[in-house]
Amino acid sequence: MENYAIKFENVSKIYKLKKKNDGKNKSSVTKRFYALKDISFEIPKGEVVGILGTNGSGKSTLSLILAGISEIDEGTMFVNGEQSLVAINTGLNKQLTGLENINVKGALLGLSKKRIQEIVDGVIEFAELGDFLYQPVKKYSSGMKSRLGFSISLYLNPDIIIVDEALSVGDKGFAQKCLNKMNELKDEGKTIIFISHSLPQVRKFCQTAMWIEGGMLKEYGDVNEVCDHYGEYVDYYNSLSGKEKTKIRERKFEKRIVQNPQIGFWEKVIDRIKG
Ligand SMILES: Nc1ncnc2c1ncn2[C@@H]1O[C@H](COP(=O)(O)OP(=O)(O)OP(=O)(O)O)[C@@H](O)[C@H]1O
Repeated sequence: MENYAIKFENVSKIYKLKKKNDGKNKSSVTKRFYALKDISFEIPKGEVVGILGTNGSGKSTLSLILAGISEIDEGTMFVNGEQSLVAINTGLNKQLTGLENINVKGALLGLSKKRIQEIVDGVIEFAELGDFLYQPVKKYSSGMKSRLGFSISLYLNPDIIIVDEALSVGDKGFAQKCLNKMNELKDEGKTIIFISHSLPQVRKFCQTAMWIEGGMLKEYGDVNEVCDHYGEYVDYYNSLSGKEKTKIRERKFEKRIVQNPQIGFWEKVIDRIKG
């Protein structure tokens, strides 16, 4: 039996940058850049991994790929188990009510009516949304969306749980309740990928940590070692002037630009029509 939960082999994700359309350009796309570049790692089953990285480094892109929501452009991802994303906004349909969102998600996963009802009961108990469960999600505050998204994902009982900044919104009491629930899942041996800007939370909750910087994997290993190195980098970065920070950001971005991208015929046509 394979012992990994998730394995990446040379995975890259490319985004396009659009240019302002001044009417002269044939294409609306200026550049393609690597949101993630040549990432390889293997997360063992049952490991709790913290994902660290400064703004724009590629953490959310990674979480969307891990959850199967975003596709990769190069390389291969292997997933060993059912994965689910716990995030603030991702995966909720804003036009539908909270209850309808649960039913849709359950139906998409092919769950039985009985199983969906169990999830509804669990979410009602956990999310404490009261009558808001019957209101469209567009009327929710970001904290309420987080409660709903977190509860649905947890009650789906996946093998691999990806928590993307879900604890950063909502009140302290709910964040603590989520942490308690995540600790229970950790004890059950679930694989948890925890994306957070909070070093103390990552140190407390995770066994290992992965540091993504400028779209590349900088370090993956023991949580305290990676947190120490990342903390030192953040302190150094914060000691720089605004000008120096911009220079570093620009240098990092230069390294991410795709050189001579192979653009297909239809892609060019679509760009031209859109442009
Ligand atoms: N849909 C998109 N199209 C084009 N560029 C994108 C898209 N989504 C993200 N990006 C860019 O990809 C890079 C990585 O973004 P990502 O959101 O993954 O970073 P992050 O580490 O989660 O940042 P933060 O800590 O600020 O949330 C950034 O430069 C961002 O501007």
